Amino acid sequence: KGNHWGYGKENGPDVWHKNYPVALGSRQSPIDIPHQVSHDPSLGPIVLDYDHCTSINICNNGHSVVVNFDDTDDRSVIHGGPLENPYRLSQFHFHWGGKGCDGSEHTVAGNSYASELHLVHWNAVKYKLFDHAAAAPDGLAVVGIFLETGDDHRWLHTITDAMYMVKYKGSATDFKGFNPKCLLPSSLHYWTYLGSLTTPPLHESVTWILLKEPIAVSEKQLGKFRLLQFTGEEEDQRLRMENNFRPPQPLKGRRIRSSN
Ligand SMILES: COc1ccc(C[C@@]2(O)NC(=S)NC2=O)c(OC)c1
Ligand SMILES: [Zn+2]
Repeated sequence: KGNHWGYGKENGPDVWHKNYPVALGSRQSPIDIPHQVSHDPSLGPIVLDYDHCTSINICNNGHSVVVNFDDTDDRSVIHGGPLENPYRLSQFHFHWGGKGCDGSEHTVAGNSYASELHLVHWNAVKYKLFDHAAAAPDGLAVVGIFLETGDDHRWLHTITDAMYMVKYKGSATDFKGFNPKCLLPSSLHYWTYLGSLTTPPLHESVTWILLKEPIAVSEKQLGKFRLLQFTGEEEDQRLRMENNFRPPQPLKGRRIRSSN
């Protein structure tokens, strides 16, 4: 159907503004995190209560690989830090580059990482449905975790091993019993700022919480992400899923705060 948005030359981030004018808005994501960020002593620690989280499935939505969670109650939430309410874990997904190329969305002092994990949470205290929250200025809280290449990640293989089951757009498979706590770095020190979704509809609804410490994953594990395809099984075009990241957007005067 028509020129659906993507990451190609014709439908990529540079032209998203044509169908989604908010792409040129005042609180777009991702951004570059500069060297000097103001430290805010009033910022408390971020707390991730995932002990009773319930993963449901892993799917290929044609833009990324997504693990979905049961978010019908407050069994897995984040709270604290800059957040005034608990936010429910809904899904997590990744952004990555091509072979030997970086693919994070946020950059730190101009430097990219190999990949970026987004843990997506929504404000179910104020909003009845995820889609309502996704369009509200205080509706979402996304924890961003940088992935850098190094040793094998001990737990990431459970995700990369499932990828052959969701190679094509529109495919999904059961993925139960996965707790994303195993993907966290040792330090929860973070940067926080107000931003947006990083794909269309680009709603300016995200309180970003970016962890400063990256996690290490191996080139081999990252290579398995690139076995995924943007395209469906029935499509004759076989487009490898890679470089599914939006580049940094103008800060437009926003304040970025740093936890301790
Ligand atoms: C309608 O609600 C949406 C739509 C897309 C995404 C995914 C994404 O655009 N947002 C981030 S963050 N990374 C992405 O790729 C979303 O996630 C919060 C919520
Ligand atoms: Zn994302």
